[in-house]
Amino acid sequence: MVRIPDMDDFFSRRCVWVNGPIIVGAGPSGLAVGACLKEQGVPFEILERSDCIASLWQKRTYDRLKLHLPKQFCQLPKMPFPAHYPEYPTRNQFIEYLENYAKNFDIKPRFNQTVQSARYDETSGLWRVRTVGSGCDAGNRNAEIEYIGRWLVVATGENAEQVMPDLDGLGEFCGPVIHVGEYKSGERYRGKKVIVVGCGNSGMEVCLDLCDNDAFPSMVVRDSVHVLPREVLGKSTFGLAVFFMKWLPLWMVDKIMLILAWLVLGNLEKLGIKRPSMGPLELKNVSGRTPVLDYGALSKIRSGDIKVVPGVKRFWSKKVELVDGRFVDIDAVILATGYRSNVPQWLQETDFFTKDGFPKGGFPNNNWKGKSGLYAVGFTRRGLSGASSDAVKVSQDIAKGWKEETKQTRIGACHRRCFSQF
Ligand SMILES: Cc1cc2nc3c(=O)[nH]c(=O)nc-3n(C[C@H](O)[C@H](O)[C@H](O)COP(=O)(O)OP(=O)(O)OC[C@H]3O[C@@H](n4cnc5c(N)ncnc54)[C@H](O)[C@@H]3O)c2cc1C
Ligand SMILES: NC(=O)C1=CN([C@@H]2O[C@H](COP(=O)(O)OP(=O)(O)OC[C@H]3O[C@@H](n4cnc5c(N)ncnc54)[C@H](OP(=O)(O)O)[C@@H]3O)[C@@H](O)[C@H]2O)C=CC1
Ligand SMILES: O=C(O)C(=O)Cc1c[nH]c2ccccc12
Repeated sequence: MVRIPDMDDFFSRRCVWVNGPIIVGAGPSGLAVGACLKEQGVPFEILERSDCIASLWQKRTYDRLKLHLPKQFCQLPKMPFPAHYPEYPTRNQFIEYLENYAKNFDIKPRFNQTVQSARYDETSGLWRVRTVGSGCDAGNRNAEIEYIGRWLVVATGENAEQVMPDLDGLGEFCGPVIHVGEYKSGERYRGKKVIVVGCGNSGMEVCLDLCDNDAFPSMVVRDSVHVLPREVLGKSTFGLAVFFMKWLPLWMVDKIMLILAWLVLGNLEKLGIKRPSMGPLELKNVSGRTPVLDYGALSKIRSGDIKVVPGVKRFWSKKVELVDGRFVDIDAVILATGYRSNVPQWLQETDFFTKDGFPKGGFPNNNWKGKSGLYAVGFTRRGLSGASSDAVKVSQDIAKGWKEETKQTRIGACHRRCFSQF
């Protein structure tokens, strides 16, 4: 028998028509669009590769994590955090909030559906989104489904994949190597010398956690980093920045932030931490690099419990060679080297998204809507508040289009019924 690959494909893949938007990702962004669409009466499907909502928060964050911005900057549209939650909710509280959010708006994503490709079919004017079944469900694993619909919402996030840099000699290193996304707590590192590569919010807090578990962390600061106090005189630094931004230009707010940081934290150069020449908020806007909001790591650096080391030259079986020529003995490596978007891996489109998987246009007006029913939520480099703002705009726009189309379909159906009577 001659097998025609295309025909095989045709018969083995199930097709599902979605009467409304297809949303990829059931993190805070996907849930927020879902909730706003529910309120407008627009049906949708959410496709999620994992077996739960908010998989980043449930599966790839460490135990001691808390939101580092006050709760009013992290809540999703249409449902505030419970009043009894603290100013900085814990990871578990945030997950509980998201679970209740999904329940409250009756959002039921299709789990274990990894989107492998999505393309716009010019002829039909429809998006064709292909998934493959993942997870432990033997019946579903590897099963392919094609979802077809008029709108596509990309909500896979800025942190979809872990960045694993290709570090010289790392393969020869004898001890455990993990990305911070797999780190839960410092318990298994008790008494061990650990090198933490990266000094963002993750790297800093993991070093602190290692200290609290009697491990000996060295943190790699290969370049420069902005560290700000999380609070100034009991007020959130981020909250102060948002407040000042209402009246002052960004560069001036940045200057204020740096003066406050200097007053509270002192000069960090002595600790081996250089500041970038661009201000913290401008740098966040331009490059996405988030300033570190200090939560105790700096005092451990001052006390010498966390050692700051320069870039890594190469790894050896039991030690690391630094760019300044020093060798440091180590038992374990934690890569706190950040995350990246995975959109270019699956979305066959280059007009709206860059090759780094971010929308080309800038926040707040040009980052959420592409052509032909394509939308993005959660790529603003402004955390959860940016995702919420996108979700409101995207759902309103889709609802307008959906209502228009269903009205036309109803008129069409009515015409057909009327004519069929003759
Ligand atoms: C450790 C950490 C702490 C943070 N803390 C804060 C904070 O305190 N405040 C703040 O404002 N922001 C914070 N952020 C920023 C963070 O981006 C948001 O909190 C939030 O998770 C973003 O939501 P999202 O839905 O856009 O992305 P995600 O939460 O990453 O959700 C995306 C979902 O898409 C799914 N997905 C990805 N690819 C596919 C695919 N191909 N097919 C199907 N599904 C797919 C993923 O499994 C995931 O469930 C933090 C980020 C990290 C990493
Ligand atoms: N709620 C909270 O408390 C927390 C929030 N977060 C958020 O999660 C997001 C991700 O944070 P995080 O995981 O820290 O990632 P980041 O992208 O913020 O930081 C990555 C770090 O790794 C460094 N790095 C990357 N590659 C290398 C390399 N090859 N050699 C040496 N260093 C390297 C970067 O240095 P360089 O800058 O030089 O490129 C940077 O210091 C951020 O938005 C952050 O704010 C994270 C943890 C806690
Ligand atoms: O924690 C994050 O990743 C965020 O994106 C939150 C955030 C948005 N804008 C900021 C500016 C300073 C510090 C954190 C953030």
